[in-house]
Amino acid sequence: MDNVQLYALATFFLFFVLRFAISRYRRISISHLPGPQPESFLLGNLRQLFQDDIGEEDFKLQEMYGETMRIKSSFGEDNLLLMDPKGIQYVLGTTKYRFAKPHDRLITLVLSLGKGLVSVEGDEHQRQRRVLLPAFGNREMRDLMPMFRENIQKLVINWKDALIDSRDGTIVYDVLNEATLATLDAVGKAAFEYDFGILERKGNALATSFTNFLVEGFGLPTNGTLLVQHGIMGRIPGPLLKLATSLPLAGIKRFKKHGELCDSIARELIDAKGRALQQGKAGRDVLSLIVKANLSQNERTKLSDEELLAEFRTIMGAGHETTSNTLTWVLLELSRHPEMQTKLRREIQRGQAAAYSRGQAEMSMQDMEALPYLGAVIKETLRFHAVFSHMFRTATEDDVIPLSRPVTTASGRVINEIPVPKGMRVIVSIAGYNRLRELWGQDAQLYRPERWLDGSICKYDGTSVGVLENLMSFGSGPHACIGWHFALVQLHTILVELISNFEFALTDDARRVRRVAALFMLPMIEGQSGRPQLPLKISLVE
Ligand code: HEM
Repeated sequence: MDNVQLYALATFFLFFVLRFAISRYRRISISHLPGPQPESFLLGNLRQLFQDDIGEEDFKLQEMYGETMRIKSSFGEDNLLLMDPKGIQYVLGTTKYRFAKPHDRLITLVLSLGKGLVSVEGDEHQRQRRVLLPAFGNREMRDLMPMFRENIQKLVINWKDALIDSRDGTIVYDVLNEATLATLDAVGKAAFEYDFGILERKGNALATSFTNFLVEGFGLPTNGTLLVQHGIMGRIPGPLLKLATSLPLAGIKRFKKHGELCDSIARELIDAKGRALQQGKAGRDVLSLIVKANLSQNERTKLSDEELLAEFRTIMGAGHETTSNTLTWVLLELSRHPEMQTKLRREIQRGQAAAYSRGQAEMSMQDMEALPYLGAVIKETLRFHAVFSHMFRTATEDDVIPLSRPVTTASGRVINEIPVPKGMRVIVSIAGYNRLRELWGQDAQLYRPERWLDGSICKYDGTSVGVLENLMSFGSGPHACIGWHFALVQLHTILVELISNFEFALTDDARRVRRVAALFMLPMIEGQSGRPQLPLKISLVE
């Protein structure tokens, strides 16, 4: 390289550095907001937020700074941390796609799940959602209940067999693993009429590929992954980052191999559904409904073949580990609180006895929904252990976020709304919101299902977020969980079968469980590296 080229390159570089510095200097700042001191320049407050027991830092910060604050991410960058109901409603709901998922997250989602519903924004997202939504209605999901029951009864038989063979009438099982296999089987059958055969202990390549998919693909939050995922990737322009997804890295290879396997199975299933529809034999599973809905769309609004394939990966991915994790946290809390477990079991047994006396062989979905304590346990677990602890959005233009509760700035000014610049990252803390005292009661930091029955949940300022009773656990706005009815029907059905048949108790390992973030929250045993797990002691109900 001669001197002229060197000068040209240096000038070019200087121009970009200057342009970056000027835009930073000119842009709206949130540095006047209250917030914690960063731990380091490289990782800011990221380590405390995402590496320690997930949610714990948010609860501490809430006590110190309220519901809206500035935190530092890597390289001294300010991010807005939001737990305020009106602020969350505005960012996730009112403004639709104005606060979009960050481009680096979208690229990672496309890589791992394809260009399906979770990985797209704006008109593309609206079009996909319009086709998928009818398949996820409350009625459609309730129709799936017998399938869920049949599925979980297989797990019950497996556990009973293992208990008969056990020496002392107890077994210790990793309930996270068991729940993940059961929900994978259930989502496969209910959503796609695809039989993984996991509960019959048949080997299945796709089931193996889904095992530890999150941890192997996204990694646990070490300093390195935090820096890459929160600091570096967001700074790489989209086209360059897309190019980087061709690098031969282990995580990327894992995603691609998984994608190819999913696509080959999805292609066969979609063809089979299409043929069945032509013969007037439409199934009731989610994919049949989607393929049918897609046929009735015009060319401009229907899903492409690539999108249909991506929806398979998306629904399988988004649908099984979320529910299995929630189920795992329910079982942990019921083991920590045996009196709650007994109370729930008695309620279920009364419900079953009433159903038998009406001549029913089993409780119907309606019967299960009429069990108040069961509903309270499920909602309290969704509140207390929201599997998505945080959601990330970027302002696509300068904006002003309204707040439920005012904030006092460094200069002592009290403000009711926060101007944010284009490009600002907003971290919505679901963990923090779900523990607001003003909403959930003074004892919001306690796991107490009774709060759903004794009127201790308040209205705050009347702002309504989320799809289920003001809970943020299923998200909010255009990207809110499409499968929340599916999840609730499944959770009711599984819990009725498990709690009426088995007693759950803590093991020494389960007493040391931590909540770890790997895309979403997973249980890990303190002092043990490796895979997430929750070993519980299981025995038969007397
Ligand atoms: C307890 C179980 C579940 C929880 C806690 C949960 C939570 C969530 C949350 C918080 C979001 C929003 C993510 C965001 O805005 O970035 C979401 C989206 C989504 N969920 Fe769920 N989910 C659960 C079960 C399910 C099930 C069973 C399915 C499907 C069978 C499903 C499918 C989806 C899909 C496809 C999206 C993307 C929606 C969109 O972007 O329009 N989820 N879920």
